[in-house]
Amino acid sequence: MIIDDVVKTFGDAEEAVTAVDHVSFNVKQGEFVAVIGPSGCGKSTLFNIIGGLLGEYDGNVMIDDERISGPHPAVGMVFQEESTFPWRSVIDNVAFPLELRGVAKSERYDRARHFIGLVGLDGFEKRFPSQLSGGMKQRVSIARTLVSNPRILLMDEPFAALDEQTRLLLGDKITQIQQELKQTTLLITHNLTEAVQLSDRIVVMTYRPGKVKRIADINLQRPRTSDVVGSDAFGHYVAEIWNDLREEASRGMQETEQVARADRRHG
Ligand SMILES: Nc1ncnc2c1ncn2[C@@H]1O[C@H](COP(=O)(O)OP(=O)(O)OP(=O)(O)O)[C@@H](O)[C@H]1O
Repeated sequence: MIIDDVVKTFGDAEEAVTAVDHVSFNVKQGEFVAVIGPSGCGKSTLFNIIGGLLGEYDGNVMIDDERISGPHPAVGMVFQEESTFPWRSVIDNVAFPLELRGVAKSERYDRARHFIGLVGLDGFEKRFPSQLSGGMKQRVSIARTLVSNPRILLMDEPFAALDEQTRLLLGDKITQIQQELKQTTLLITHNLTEAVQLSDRIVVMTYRPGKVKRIADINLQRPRTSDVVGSDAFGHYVAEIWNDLREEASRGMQETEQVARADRRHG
């Protein structure tokens, strides 16, 4: 996947906001890359462009030599909020994309069971989302994306609503699944430890307009588990990336405070 000089501006003339500003990087086959940056740096905009949900942009996002301007069949997406269907059981949630494609019930259930096992929800097939925790519901969403066998997985803050322990453990699951399925993965996050725990490389973005500030290689051994968070090397990477990020996050915070002050002045 190649992201080449991508620019996205919203609005016209004086009102225009450049959300993504000449962003270029690539994600190699089977690689896990995280994009990290402060709130407002254009992460979700970039995610939506790559996922084909925002068709109008400048530059090129290329997958299999094809310029992306709509959803691509090789791409699966996982969103911030879990998006289970409350009226469907776990197995019917996960099998849903296969049902849409007209796959026979026994086959779609077999495939759904495989992915339910992969995300660690064996035994919960007949439960309904209301009977599951937030982390379990997010795992159902992930299994439902994986059931279509996407070669490329895009995830936008998939663990944002979860507590730190669940985050770390789900991170382990994601690492195991990626090792098994070898998808190319792009994770959008503002969580430093999550980015370092999971990635081969991290793209650090600047605050508005969102440019690439740095691309950092994470040379932590694989296979990797959440135990890695206790290592010196892990701490070193987190400190190094925070150093880059701090400047951008502070800029974002200052700008927000200025806007709030101006709003108060104007009543
Ligand atoms: N549809 C839109 N119309 C106008 N401006 C937009 C639109 N979508 C995003 N923006 C602006 O583009 C900038 C980047 O937004 P985006 O949501 O991509 O950032 P982000 O890094 O994902 O932020 P967060 O982490 O808070 O979700 C912001 O200034 C936002 O206000």
